[in-house]
Amino acid sequence: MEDIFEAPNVVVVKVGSSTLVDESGRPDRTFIGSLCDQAADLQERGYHVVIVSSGAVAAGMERLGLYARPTDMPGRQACAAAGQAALTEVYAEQLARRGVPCGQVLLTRRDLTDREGYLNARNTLGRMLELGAVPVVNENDTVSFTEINFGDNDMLGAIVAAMLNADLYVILSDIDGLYTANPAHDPTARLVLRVEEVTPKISAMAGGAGSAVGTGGMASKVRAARAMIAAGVPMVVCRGRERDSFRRVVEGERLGTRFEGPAGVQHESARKLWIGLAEMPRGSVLLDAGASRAILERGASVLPVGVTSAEGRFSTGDVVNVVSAEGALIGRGITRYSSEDIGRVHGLRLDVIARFMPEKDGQPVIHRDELLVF
Ligand SMILES: Nc1ncnc2c1ncn2[C@@H]1O[C@H](COP(=O)(O)OP(=O)(O)O)[C@@H](O)[C@H]1O
Ligand SMILES: N[C@@H](CCC(=O)OP(=O)(O)O)C(=O)O
Repeated sequence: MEDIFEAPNVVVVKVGSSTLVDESGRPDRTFIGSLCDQAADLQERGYHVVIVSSGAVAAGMERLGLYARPTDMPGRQACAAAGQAALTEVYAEQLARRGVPCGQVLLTRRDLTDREGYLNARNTLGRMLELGAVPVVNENDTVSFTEINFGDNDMLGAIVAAMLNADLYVILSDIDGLYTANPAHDPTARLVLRVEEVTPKISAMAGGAGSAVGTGGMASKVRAARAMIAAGVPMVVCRGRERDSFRRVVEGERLGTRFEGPAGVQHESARKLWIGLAEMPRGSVLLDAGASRAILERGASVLPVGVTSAEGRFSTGDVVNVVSAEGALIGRGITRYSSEDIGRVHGLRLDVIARFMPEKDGQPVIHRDELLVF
């Protein structure tokens, strides 16, 4: 059997709620049918396709006769349960039309936080692809809650793409791609064709969701793009309802916005990506301006001297967020100091710390080999 992790042509496609449901809120059979046809066509051409599908909550609202998205967690989870069943029926039926088996994969961040769980999910997805099935992935919303969720499916898709070492990650949205500003508010906004680096200027262009059912907006797609550039997986955001857009992008047509780092740049190791993307942060370390620059510009380790404080309670070895002086999340890594330790050492040089904590002699807060910078 082919080794999927060595195989070229693994593509992950993520579809947003606003594209998946029709005006009445039902899973849109015609659109899902077309997506499944594109996946089957690509499979015939030697590609392996993973679909990351949102839409469970939106479809569940229709099934349960609700007119507005519930604001409480059990309400949303009940919708997700009903809607996920409705969605899977449609995917299974539409893929079966083309003789392609489909498999439902529901994940929470918790499933991927321990290395074993992560590798297990990776092996299962890999085996499904080797067996010719199309995994249809969503967050397991019925058991997921704020503290452990992926935030949105744009990031879940990025984690799956990094995990499978995919060749391309395509996000099908209700818009053509990233514009210089949200076109809903700024009629002069222009489509950005290519992004090599997610700079603060690029992040500032992207705003929140534009529809009642979408959640992350362009901002979450840009965050996912940052992770994909680190992983070395090219990512394209384009309009899902443009005819055969998924297949056309995979086959090399220039649609939407392509996020891809410059050629020849070294990519992050699989371990760093796992730390940064899958692991659940237990808290945050906040940096001063000099440390933020050193990390963003030179890929430096986080030293106690550049840390201003800690947020949350964490122990040595936990994954923590790294927050810049401006309050932006700039990375995630494994801390060698507990939150309590940080209270004692922040702002101090290593030689000073060694005098009263000899066991920390020479230890950065986060070593650069254990830090994923977004
Ligand atoms: N700079 C921008 N470029 C494009 N879209 C933007 C931008 N800023 C905000 N948006 C909004 O993001 C929306 C797409 O995200 P979202 O509503 O979450 O849809 P999806 O269901 O595809 O994830 C667009 O319809 C648009 O209203
Ligand atoms: N897991 C949720 C979707 C979350 C999400 O990211 O939605 P979207 O912004 O429409 O891609 C669901 O299936 O309803």
